[in-house]
Amino acid sequence: MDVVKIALAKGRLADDAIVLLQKIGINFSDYSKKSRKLIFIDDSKKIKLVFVKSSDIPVYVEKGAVDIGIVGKDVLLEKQADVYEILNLNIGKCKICVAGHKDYTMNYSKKLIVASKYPNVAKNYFNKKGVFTEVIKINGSVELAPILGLSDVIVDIVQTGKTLEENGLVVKEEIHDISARLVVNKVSLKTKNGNIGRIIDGLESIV
Ligand SMILES: Nc1ncnc2c1ncn2[C@@H]1O[C@H](COP(=O)(O)OP(=O)(O)OP(=O)(O)O)[C@@H](O)[C@H]1O
Ligand SMILES: O=P(O)(O)OC[C@H]1O[C@H](OP(=O)(O)OP(=O)(O)O)[C@H](O)[C@@H]1O
Repeated sequence: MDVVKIALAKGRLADDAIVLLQKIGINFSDYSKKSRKLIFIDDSKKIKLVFVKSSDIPVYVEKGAVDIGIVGKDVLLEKQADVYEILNLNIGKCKICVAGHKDYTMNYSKKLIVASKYPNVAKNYFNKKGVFTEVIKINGSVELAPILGLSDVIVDIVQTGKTLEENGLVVKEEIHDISARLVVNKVSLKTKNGNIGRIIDGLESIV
């Protein structure tokens, strides 16, 4: 039988995703967080776990380099890949929000400068509202942008709200609820249906 390849990112979702896979009998005994290895095979030798940068997962799945991806909805909204989004795994829950300095009042009557790791999400959101924006792509520590005057607001992930609070920012608008999704390559779903179907059914029964 063909080996099924699952892409996952090292980082926040990894531990919870591995626990979900364990719950449906897929165990990676040789996996260790400290390892620099990028591919692990499960104990039954039928499934490979491939560690990919989170923002690269949609393209790996779309192109069929892996069959399945476990990835945040934020990444899917940003990348718009041609994949099947099959399941909400209900892990990695957070929100993607517009945030700004607590004293800043949203002003749609002039150009809004937005900094974000999610430029497409930001553009789509403000375009739909008919707001004229300039979006600046930032790769991390996004909260700094309004503090240092790089932007009026940010579009970023908020979970506990601690990062915003400790930096004097507040949520101005909520854009989308986020959680991890199971995505599947369109061809793989047909050609490896038995194996992939079992993984989907198993996960569906526990999430
Ligand atoms: N603070 C958070 N709390 C909960 N979930 C989060 C939080 N930040 C991000 N996430 C979710 O977890 C996913 C993985 O986040 P993680 O921080 O591990 O990776 P990343 O920031 O996308 O990757 P990288 O560190 O390589 O840029 C995100 O895509 C999002 O769906
Ligand atoms: O609401 P909170 O629970 O405080 O979580 C939100 C923070 O988590 C994420 O950052 P991350 O830790 O991934 O850092 P980076 O984006 O700066 O790399 C996100 O970009 C926020 O900064």
